[in-house]
Amino acid sequence: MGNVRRVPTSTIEPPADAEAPRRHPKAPGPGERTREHHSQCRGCADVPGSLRIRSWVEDDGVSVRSRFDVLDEHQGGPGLLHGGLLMTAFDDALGTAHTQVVRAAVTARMETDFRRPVPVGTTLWLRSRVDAVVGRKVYTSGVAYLGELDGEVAGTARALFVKVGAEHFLKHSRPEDLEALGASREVIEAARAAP
Ligand SMILES: CCCCCCCCCCCCCC(=O)SCCNC(=O)CCNC(=O)[C@H](O)C(C)(C)COP(=O)(O)OP(=O)(O)OC[C@H]1O[C@@H](n2cnc3c(N)ncnc32)[C@H](O)[C@@H]1OP(=O)(O)O
Repeated sequence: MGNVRRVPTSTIEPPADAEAPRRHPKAPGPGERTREHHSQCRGCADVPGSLRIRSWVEDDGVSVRSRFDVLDEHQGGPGLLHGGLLMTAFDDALGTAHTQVVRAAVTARMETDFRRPVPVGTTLWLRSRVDAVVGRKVYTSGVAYLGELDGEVAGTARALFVKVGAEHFLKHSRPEDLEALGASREVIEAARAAP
């Protein structure tokens, strides 16, 4: 692999002295269903090709529990959940937990441990939380359980999200998708012209 450039990676361990996260005042409260990331999100929106993950806020107002029904279309090995789709489920669930605390952030790094195979027909339950917020960095972690909350552990994950503003999407999303969200062409062009 002589000509493959190694990209350095850094830790996603939250600092020990970081403050406990607090619920964003506009986030849903305990027991409420969380909002989808976006109407076309392949994790949580009700659209073809989505995992249709549904999440609810826990009593602490910060953590979430999520449900993912594993179907035929989610197979990797015969009759078993594809590993990349378990990562997608974690990305969505951890990305929902972060919206309880900050407005918008994107996944910068994620680590997943695959502990047990997940048969098609299983309901996976995930618990996800924000462990710490330090500046723009949002440290999250989660556990996926087979069949019931706190049952047998199928996998665990940790992810670092980095807070972004609207300009992240104004610069990088397709203009037609931004216009569908109500952004004018002038606003999109101004964001793209900015350094
Ligand atoms: C119009 C509005 C629409 C709104 C729609 C809302 C929808 C919401 C959608 C939700 C979707 C759900 C989820 C999805 O699907 S998100 C989709 C998948 N994720 C992405 O596409 C993100 C792509 N990456 C980026 O855009 C940039 O790299 C980001 C923004 C992440 C950082 O680039 P930026 O130039 O901004 O910042 P920075 O480089 O100064 O880094 C800042 C700090 O972070 C640290 N760091 C960075 N990377 C890593 C790493 N890999 N490991 C460890 N640490 C890392 C870095 O060292 C630094 O720390 P420090 O040195 O300060 O201590």
